[in-house]
Amino acid sequence: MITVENLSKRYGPHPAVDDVSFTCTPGTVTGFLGPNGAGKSTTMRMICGLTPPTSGSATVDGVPYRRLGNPGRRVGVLLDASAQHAGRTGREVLTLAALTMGVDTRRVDESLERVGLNRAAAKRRVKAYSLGMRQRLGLAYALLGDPGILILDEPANGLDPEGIFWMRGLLRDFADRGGTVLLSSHLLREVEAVADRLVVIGGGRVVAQGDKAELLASSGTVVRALDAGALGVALRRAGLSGAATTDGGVVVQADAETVGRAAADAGLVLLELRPAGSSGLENLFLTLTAGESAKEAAR
Ligand SMILES: Nc1ncnc2c1ncn2[C@@H]1O[C@H](COP(=O)(O)OP(=O)(O)OP(=O)(O)O)[C@@H](O)[C@H]1O
Repeated sequence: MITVENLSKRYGPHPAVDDVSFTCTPGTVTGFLGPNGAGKSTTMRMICGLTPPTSGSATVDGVPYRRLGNPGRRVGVLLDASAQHAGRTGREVLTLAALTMGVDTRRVDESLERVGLNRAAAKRRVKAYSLGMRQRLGLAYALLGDPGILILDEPANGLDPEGIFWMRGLLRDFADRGGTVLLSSHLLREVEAVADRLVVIGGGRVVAQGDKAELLASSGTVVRALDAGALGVALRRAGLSGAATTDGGVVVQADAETVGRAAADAGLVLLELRPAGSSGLENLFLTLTAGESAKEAAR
């Protein structure tokens, strides 16, 4: 169980994380979503005791991370795939970690195999690893102590589509066996396939969170009319706000009946009227976080 309560972090006048609260429960994968600079890494670093919060608190199984005895046996952490000593081989990295954690070194080969790093790869120095191989090694490191909780920052970076598919399976299996997973990404599609819950962050604040299925169900209606301009006028007249989709439709934050009535009152011919589903969630994500990436780039 991970509990984050009113966590904030300021760097000078700038809030990097602003009053963030959420929980991650056993048996679930929580997708932590947001554009670049949204505050995902800072939040995860605070959970892992690497960055002191300005205010608020975070606990892992009810205890602040820094007070966990032998934390690697409780929480597997992958925050930076390039953090491993570049001059050591993959096997050396894991063997040292096993000795530090008091884990049987026979688990090293098991962990390497579990993340798909073969014998030849295990003998190579980390500096010769691709980003995808570093992510796999980082995951092996995180899993080595057989923890019940995984905290992973953008673990899919550098993995090819087959690698991403493999990792989803591993995380799903971990959670299905009762584990707790917190997984960050700036790509909705990447976590949508594996997450049970979503926490969406923009500009340091949580802008949406909840059960993935509920967020999907409540993410509006797609409507498309023969006369798109007249539809826009009809929606505005009915007090409904919409966001254009890439294929000429509009996602409206209202149910199908409300949207259909607004169109019927204006005598419009509709070509499409359906629950927005994941395209609605994508629109919600884009709308809620709009401008944050641009602001970050301008900083
Ligand atoms: N040590 C620091 N000093 C000053 N500002 C920082 C520091 N660390 C992070 N920030 C700022 O805090 C904000 C949140 O950054 P953070 O790295 O947590 O975002 P993120 O969502 O993980 O983004 P990314 O996907 O780009 O890593 C950004 O504006 C960033 O510039």
